[in-house]
Amino acid sequence: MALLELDDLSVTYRIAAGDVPAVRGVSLSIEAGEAVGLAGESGSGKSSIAMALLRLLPRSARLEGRALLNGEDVLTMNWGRLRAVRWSEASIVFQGAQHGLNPVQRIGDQIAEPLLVHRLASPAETSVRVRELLEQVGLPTWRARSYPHELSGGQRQRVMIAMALACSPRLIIADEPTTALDLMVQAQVLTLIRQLIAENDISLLMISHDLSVLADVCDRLAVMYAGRLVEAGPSAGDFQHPYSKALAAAFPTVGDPRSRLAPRGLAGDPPDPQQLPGGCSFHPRCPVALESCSTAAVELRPAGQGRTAACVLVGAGTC
Ligand SMILES: Nc1ncnc2c1ncn2[C@@H]1O[C@H](COP(=O)(O)OP(=O)(O)OP(=O)(O)O)[C@@H](O)[C@H]1O
Repeated sequence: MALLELDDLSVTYRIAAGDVPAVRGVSLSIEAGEAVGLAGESGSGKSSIAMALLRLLPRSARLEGRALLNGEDVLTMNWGRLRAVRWSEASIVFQGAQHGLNPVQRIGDQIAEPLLVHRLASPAETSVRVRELLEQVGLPTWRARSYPHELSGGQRQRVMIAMALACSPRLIIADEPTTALDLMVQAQVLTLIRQLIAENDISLLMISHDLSVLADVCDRLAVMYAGRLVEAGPSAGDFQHPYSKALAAAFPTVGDPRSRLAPRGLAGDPPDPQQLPGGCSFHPRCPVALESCSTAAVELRPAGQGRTAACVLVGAGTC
């Protein structure tokens, strides 16, 4: 049994202007100890999936499908069980740690909070665990007495990671964990995440618009477009869907000579979820679209080397 199994998950926001179908029938699984990356442009529905997994979405969001964590459906479990699952079975690291930390509470107290709330340690044991966690994320233990404003952005993100690790969860969801950081610090934080999930046998769902960042950390990658999964497969190997290829070209790997030949960026904008084009949602921007793509969308289909892609051209040798 997979540690996490999304089965036909949909998220629809109800707003005054009507329904916003943010996530449309996504199925994806993560095995124990596996790191999976979820990529896609802004607005493709990545964060809605992350938030749905811990039921952190606003009341305007309607959830459909199943999100099985260790066989239990997070979407239907009662609030008592959900509170127990948050932090201790699955925890989340958000982008921009300055917003996730309380500015008037010392770092040590913030890391201690989930341990105390979940009654996982006595106050004495908690302070030992806080020091241990600070060391694990590469911060000196005296930082426990610091306030968030006394830390750099990278150090604050390390604190968020320490909090996520505190209750020894089996799954960490990291939503754009390095986006707000400069390149040097980003590389350090990515190295830390890689090392911590390997050492602690934690599964990871990492979300980013940058495929090269995800490929650096994850075993498998999934690509979203307009709320749908358009491709999934091993990090190693070549993408098959025209959207994944364009997204990969938009974020070239440093030092890869092929990246100089690739077109930079994607033409056009992602569609408004309330006005999705007919057929394949990507067809208006697709450089290889056929006439039929504007009327018929295809489901994910085998694309070789353990990957699946939702494109009519996959397997036809022209994609
Ligand atoms: N609370 C909300 N109410 C209405 N629509 C929302 C709400 N939250 C998100 N959306 C819409 O749902 C769609 C998906 O948003 P989501 O934030 O999940 O995408 P994303 O891929 O994570 O984007 P980003 O990388 O910019 O965070 C977008 O069209 C967004 O405008």
